[in-house]
Amino acid sequence: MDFLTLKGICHTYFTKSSFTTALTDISLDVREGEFISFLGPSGCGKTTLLSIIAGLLKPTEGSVLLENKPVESKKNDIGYMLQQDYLFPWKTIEENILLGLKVNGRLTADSKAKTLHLLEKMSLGKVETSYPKQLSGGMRQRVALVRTLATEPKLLMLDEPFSALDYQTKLKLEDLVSSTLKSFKKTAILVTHDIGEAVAMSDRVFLLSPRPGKLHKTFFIPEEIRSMSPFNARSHPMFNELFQSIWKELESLEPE
Ligand SMILES: Nc1ncnc2c1ncn2[C@@H]1O[C@H](COP(=O)(O)OP(=O)(O)OP(=O)(O)O)[C@@H](O)[C@H]1O
Repeated sequence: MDFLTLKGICHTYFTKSSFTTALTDISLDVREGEFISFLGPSGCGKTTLLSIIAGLLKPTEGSVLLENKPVESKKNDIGYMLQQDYLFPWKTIEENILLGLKVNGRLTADSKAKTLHLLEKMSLGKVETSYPKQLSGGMRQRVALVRTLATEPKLLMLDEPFSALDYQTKLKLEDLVSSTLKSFKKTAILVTHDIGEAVAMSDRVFLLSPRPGKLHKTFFIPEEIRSMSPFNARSHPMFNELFQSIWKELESLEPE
């Protein structure tokens, strides 16, 4: 059984005087535990697609099923890691995470212990009483991931989660996120502009065509790369081959 199924997704935004067709005819299946990425030219509909998959936006046509149920009824099973961490500055790290659980209706007697355990796992063992402004950008993104994982989501949506970070922090965080998601066997969907990030982290990379976005090409990442950490994968010869193929394909999609 497929974990996530997209069937014939089309989406058009209507305004009073005009309309924009953002996506046409997107169908795909995702296995449980799989990590997929969407790459594509700017404006091809990646964010629109992510919102539809998350059940936040109703597509003009088509449907999204998560564990065979309409995704609109499973919104609480979906977690997010975004470019911005959206931590409340007046709350401590621990309070931010517990608030996430409360909003999700998942606050229990052992939430605090679980939160501290997750912070420890993310090498954030000593920051629970700190405030967000006392942390670096990379640490705040790790807190954002803990806040999401604490709600035990079945599906994780990663919308350019590393794009605001410096390069070194980004590479470190890619490794940490990848190993953490593997250890929790989480299914994840990444939207990124970074070809290397998509190849290093994913099982499959979907390339979308320019607007209206449709599936242009799927790249299957070989086991040799998938079994390595994203950082180490970058030095594998197959990584370079894939990077070049995707780059050429993307170039061919861009207008002259
Ligand atoms: N709320 C909206 N109303 C009208 N048009 C919209 C709306 N949101 C997005 N669009 C249009 O739909 C198209 C797809 O937008 P979307 O943000 O999904 O693309 P994207 O691939 O995520 O872009 P980028 O790579 O630049 O982040 C764009 O042409 C955008 O202008």
